[in-house]
Amino acid sequence: MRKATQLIHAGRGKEWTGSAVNPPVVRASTIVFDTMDELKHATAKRGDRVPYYGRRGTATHFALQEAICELEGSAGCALYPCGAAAINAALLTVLKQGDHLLMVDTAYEPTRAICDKLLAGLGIETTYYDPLLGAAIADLIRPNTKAIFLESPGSLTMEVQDIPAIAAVAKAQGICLLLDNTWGTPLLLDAYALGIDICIQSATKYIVGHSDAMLGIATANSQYWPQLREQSYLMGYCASADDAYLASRGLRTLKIRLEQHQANALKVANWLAHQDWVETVRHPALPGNPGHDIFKRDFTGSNGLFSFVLKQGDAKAVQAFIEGMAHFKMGFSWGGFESLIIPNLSIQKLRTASHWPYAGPLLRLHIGLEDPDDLIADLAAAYQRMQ
Ligand SMILES: Cc1ncc(COP(=O)(O)O)c(CNNC(=O)CNC(=O)c2ccccc2[N+](=O)[O-])c1O
Repeated sequence: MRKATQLIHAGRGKEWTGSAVNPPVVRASTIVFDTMDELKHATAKRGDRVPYYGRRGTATHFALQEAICELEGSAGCALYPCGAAAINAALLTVLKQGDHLLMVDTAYEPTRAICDKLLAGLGIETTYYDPLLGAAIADLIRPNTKAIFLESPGSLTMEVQDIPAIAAVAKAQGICLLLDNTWGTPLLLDAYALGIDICIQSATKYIVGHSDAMLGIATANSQYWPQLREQSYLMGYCASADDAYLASRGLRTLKIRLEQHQANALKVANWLAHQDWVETVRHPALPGNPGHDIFKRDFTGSNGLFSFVLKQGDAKAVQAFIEGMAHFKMGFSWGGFESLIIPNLSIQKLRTASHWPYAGPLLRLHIGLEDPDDLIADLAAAYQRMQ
């Protein structure tokens, strides 16, 4: 079955939906049983597609989990209150005191905080590595290295990583490979085909697609799924049925939304690339983006998130650029229908293992579903405000 059809059918079997088209929103803490056999069966299944207790999920959660596994080809899917929770649950699934983690230098800032504060406090050491390292990552591996974490493309500066090259090194040494695939979603990148063991997504972004729910997803292959499931349960992670429902609903339009985000973003990115006040555009689909050839090899498309760097501009100039925009709002997050802009004037401060070559301010854009010509006009007017 092709992805477009899978997105329409996945997680909508009658066992979840009954006679409706969509799975219902089943909100529950207590699940009640009429017979000892029912109770024993549910206990034995421990919430694996059988209602047992709220924390283990209801038909609403099971429908989404089944859909994600079908789309990714993963062995199991755990749900979390947000993407950051999925990241720390996945890391703590494979890391314990005394272990060593290789973390990509371009990881989302709160991921870095999880490493530097949460993991460090548990006696887990992190080494950051250059996102453009491929097989050479082997030089950073220590006897106690248990996990390599990727985020590709980097959600701020868009470097694309060579997953298969790193996977070959990791597999040879029994090291777990984790990927934050929030940008790719199961639609644009086949994580497990490329050698990933545990795949994490902030469903808050494109999966939900409407900026109205917080939800994290982590899946694993058959080797790591039992551990991920147990770790997630022991940490007490669960998600609301309402948010799980919104994610299932988001899946049905994911393909057409991503296609429109892609088309709009490429038009805006190509326009920016021709402005003399732009130093560079960081968009994986643009030639010259770090890892662009890998993007063409591994991804089936792009979306609305990319960044660009101004040739010049201090904090005051950036403020003039951003304040007064008609369509772009400042906001932490991305993946909804709306266009967003967020500045960062100190990228190098976020890097400890790679060099950021630009002095000008970076502006990350999420290109929404507005008419791209309106968005271009908004950016052109913003530049005029800087003069
Ligand atoms: C690649 C990737 N992976 C995981 C998450 C976390 O997902 P969640 O927001 O559902 O927890 C995200 C969330 N993305 N959010 C943003 O990019 C918005 N910026 C932030 O969240 C941010 C950035 C720097 C410092 C602090 C924050 N913050 O708002 O916590 C992500 O981009």
